[in-house]
Amino acid sequence: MGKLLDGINGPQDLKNFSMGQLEKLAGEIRELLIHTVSANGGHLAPNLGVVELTLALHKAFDSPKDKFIWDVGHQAYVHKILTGRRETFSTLRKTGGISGFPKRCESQHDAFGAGHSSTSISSALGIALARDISGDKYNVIGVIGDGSLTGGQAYEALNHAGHLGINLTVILNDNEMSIAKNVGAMSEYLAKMRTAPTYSKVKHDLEYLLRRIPAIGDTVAKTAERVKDSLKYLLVPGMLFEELGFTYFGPIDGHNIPSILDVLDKTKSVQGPVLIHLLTQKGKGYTPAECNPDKFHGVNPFCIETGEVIKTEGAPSYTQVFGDTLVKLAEQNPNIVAITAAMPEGTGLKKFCAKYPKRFFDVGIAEQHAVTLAAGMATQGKRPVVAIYSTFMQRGYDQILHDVCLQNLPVIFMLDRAGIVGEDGATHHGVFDYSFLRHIPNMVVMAPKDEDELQHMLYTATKLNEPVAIRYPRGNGLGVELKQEFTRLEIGKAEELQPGKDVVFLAVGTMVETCRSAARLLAEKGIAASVVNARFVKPLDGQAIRQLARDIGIIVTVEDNVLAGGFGSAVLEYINSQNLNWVKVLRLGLPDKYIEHGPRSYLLTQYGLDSQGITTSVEAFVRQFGAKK
Ligand SMILES: Cc1ncc(C[n+]2csc(CCOP(=O)(O)OP(=O)(O)O)c2C)c(N)n1
Ligand SMILES: CC(=O)[C@@H](O)[C@H](O)COP(=O)(O)O
Ligand SMILES: [Mg+2]
Repeated sequence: MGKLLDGINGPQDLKNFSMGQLEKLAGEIRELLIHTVSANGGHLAPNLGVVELTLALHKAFDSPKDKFIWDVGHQAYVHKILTGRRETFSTLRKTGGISGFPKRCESQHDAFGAGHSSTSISSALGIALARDISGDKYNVIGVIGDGSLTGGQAYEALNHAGHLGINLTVILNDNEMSIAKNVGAMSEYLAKMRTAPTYSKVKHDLEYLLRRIPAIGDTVAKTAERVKDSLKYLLVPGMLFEELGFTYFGPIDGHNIPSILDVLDKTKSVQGPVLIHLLTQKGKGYTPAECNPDKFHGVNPFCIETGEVIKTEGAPSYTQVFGDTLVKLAEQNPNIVAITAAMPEGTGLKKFCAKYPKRFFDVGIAEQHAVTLAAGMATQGKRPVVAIYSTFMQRGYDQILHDVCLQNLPVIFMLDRAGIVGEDGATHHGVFDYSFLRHIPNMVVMAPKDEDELQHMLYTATKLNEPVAIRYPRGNGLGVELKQEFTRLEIGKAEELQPGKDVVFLAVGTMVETCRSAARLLAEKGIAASVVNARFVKPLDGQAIRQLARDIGIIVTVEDNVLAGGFGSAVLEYINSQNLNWVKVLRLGLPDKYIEHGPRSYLLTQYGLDSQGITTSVEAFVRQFGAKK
């Protein structure tokens, strides 16, 4: 018998499906998800958890007229499969293939793009307001996970929507997980609601009981409407969402299609904002993912039978080296505390958490709070180490500027996943951090050339009495020896790695090693390139730059950051400030555009940041401008 899924080319194709057919389709979708993600990598567990929900949404509503907004967007694979992307689903996260996140340019069914969390209620509200201003008629449905509900922006939006009383549906997909186990008081509140009787049942039982009181029962029942508000607070823990102006439905089994369809149908006639609380299981339907939802949240290619991730041999990752170094430093310094915004594993803090649980804080998906929390701790003599991916640190920009740097507080920012991250794509590349950090007064900005230097940078940071940011890439280090003794680096001092008279590479971070390879290729072409590891984007090594300007006169800056406002710009500013106007500067880095998804090495090549690309650019530059002055 053919698969039902083969006939699904758009949401209209499932409209007449019976419940039995929808359930069969759910099974087929799960197979496709597991098969594709096992080959391409991706966010498996979140998608396995929303199969029934997505089917119900597409059955009950009419996309693209009705708008679905997926928070983070990592759980939108099923939506993609049902909205004309079934056949291209095998290209998920591949170069030129479909994105792992909703993208407006990819499909008219992707009402709003995402990748960062907690934006769905705001964007859904914006769409709903625009609809009402235009006098249009359609439904707007935001789907937010319990993890994403720990982010402050979600509350800003709930606050606004509840106040407006606008027609808007928020579906809370509660699986008790962020990437790791969800944290926080809201998460505890949701847990209480999970075990509480539903509000409507409480109301019904209450009225039934009151009517049974002889003589006065009927009268009291009439007043039940009036007193229900106070009683429901007594009987149902919380009802926070109702207090905020939402009509609450739930909790409902998020894997039961008839129940979801039933509640979606009920909410259609409700005036004002609605919140539907669904209970789902992350990883549902694939035992390895059900047992390890965190491992299968975002997973590399794996073997379907065993659930084992296909390992690529390699040096320890920068993340691991950071985590190990922090544990060692924390042994010597009891003031060191570590903070993560819902990513203890991804940022390498699991060991620290296990060893120093009282000095470890997972604040939820709350980067802004994480930064200001650290600032507060730093005022009291603690040495907070805030480990956040570069892309998510964008959320904490003002907190870094206003709460940390303005008060010159010694907070250490560890920016993992800096530069090109690969398959997650435009929403996740950490290519703006030099630009958004280096202009902030008091800030020291470093990037290690390898994993060993990362240790010494972190050690150095703990010795300073000012804010420091250290940024490093996703993935394995170079496999260099990790020195047992930490070295305190001189602040703002670059490191000359090799001499050369024709041109100098002034490179930073992972680009240093690439420049060493490029220098070898240039040598074959008769060009002698010096390689300098800048180490610091701020403060720059002015003395070294002046010297290089005098001795060589052609400087090539290389960075895996956008050129706009980045490291090369800093060097140019310095050269200009010193009137070194004879120096020829070539800046290599990323262009003024959002970089697509694809393998990291492929993208670096695409943008001329592999050794061959750098060699080609530099050879042409040197041939054009010749030797010094
Ligand atoms: C601003 C921001 N910080 C961190 C992340 C990393 N991140 C992606 S998904 C996720 C957990 C989301 O949990 P939840 O919303 O409950 O969705 P689930 O995966 O459980 O379905 C995190 C922390 C992010 N995408 N955006
Ligand atoms: C959706 C999201 O933001 C995270 O799951 C992210 O994809 C994790 O990236 P890493 O795989 O680099 O930890
Ligand atoms: Mg969750």
